[in-house]
Amino acid sequence: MMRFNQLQGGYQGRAVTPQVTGALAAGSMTALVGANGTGKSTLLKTIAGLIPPVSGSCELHISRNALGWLPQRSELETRFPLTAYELVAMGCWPRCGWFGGITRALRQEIDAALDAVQMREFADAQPAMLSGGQLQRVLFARLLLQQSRVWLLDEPFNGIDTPTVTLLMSILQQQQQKGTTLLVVLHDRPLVARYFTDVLSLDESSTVQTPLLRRVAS
Ligand SMILES: Nc1ncnc2c1ncn2[C@@H]1O[C@H](COP(=O)(O)OP(=O)(O)OP(=O)(O)O)[C@@H](O)[C@H]1O
Repeated sequence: MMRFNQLQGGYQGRAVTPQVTGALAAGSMTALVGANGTGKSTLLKTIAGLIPPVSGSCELHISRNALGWLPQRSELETRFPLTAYELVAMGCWPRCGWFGGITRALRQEIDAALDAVQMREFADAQPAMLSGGQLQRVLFARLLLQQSRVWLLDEPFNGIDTPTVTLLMSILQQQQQKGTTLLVVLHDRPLVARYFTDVLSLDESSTVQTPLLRRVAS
């Protein structure tokens, strides 16, 4: 369960998102939509605890360190001296610590996650050498390793081809079936209509209620 209490995101004390009140049920998958500049990324960063709320609050019921977080691709730094395998392995750190070492069981999990996103053959590639879609698949594999109960994803399918979107959407659906709560910023309305029953739109008004509250009220 994620609960929002008159939550507003913004910068230097100036709100740029509507005020959001309500809750997302555990195991729900919600599309966060709205026109450019309505504050989707800002709201997601506020929920993730990366920027403080301008007003109101948000309860996640998990430690923010344990969040599954995927920023917009433009915000990612890929020029670091790691392989795709090591990038995926970073998803283990909440469980084993930075210096805990990777056990045989974790190696099997990393291989399985790379298989799930069809990237095993690129395990030794540097992230900067991967295409946008390949990098996104590796980042999804890292999310799988994190085993977080809450995933916040900012425009994960921007510039991604249809087969890869289908593959990554199936991972989101499997994750939801395992009870993970997902909030996903999306622009592609046909994709939202096809896969998402819950939609949180920032277009509607200056005060927004989340889908669960709307369903409870109706
Ligand atoms: N670091 C920042 N400092 C001040 N204002 C910002 C900052 N980042 C974004 N903004 C402003 O906040 C508003 C909302 O931006 P945000 O990126 O959250 O919108 P969005 O709905 O995600 O947009 P898009 O669909 O274009 O990605 C915009 O007017 C933007 O200029």
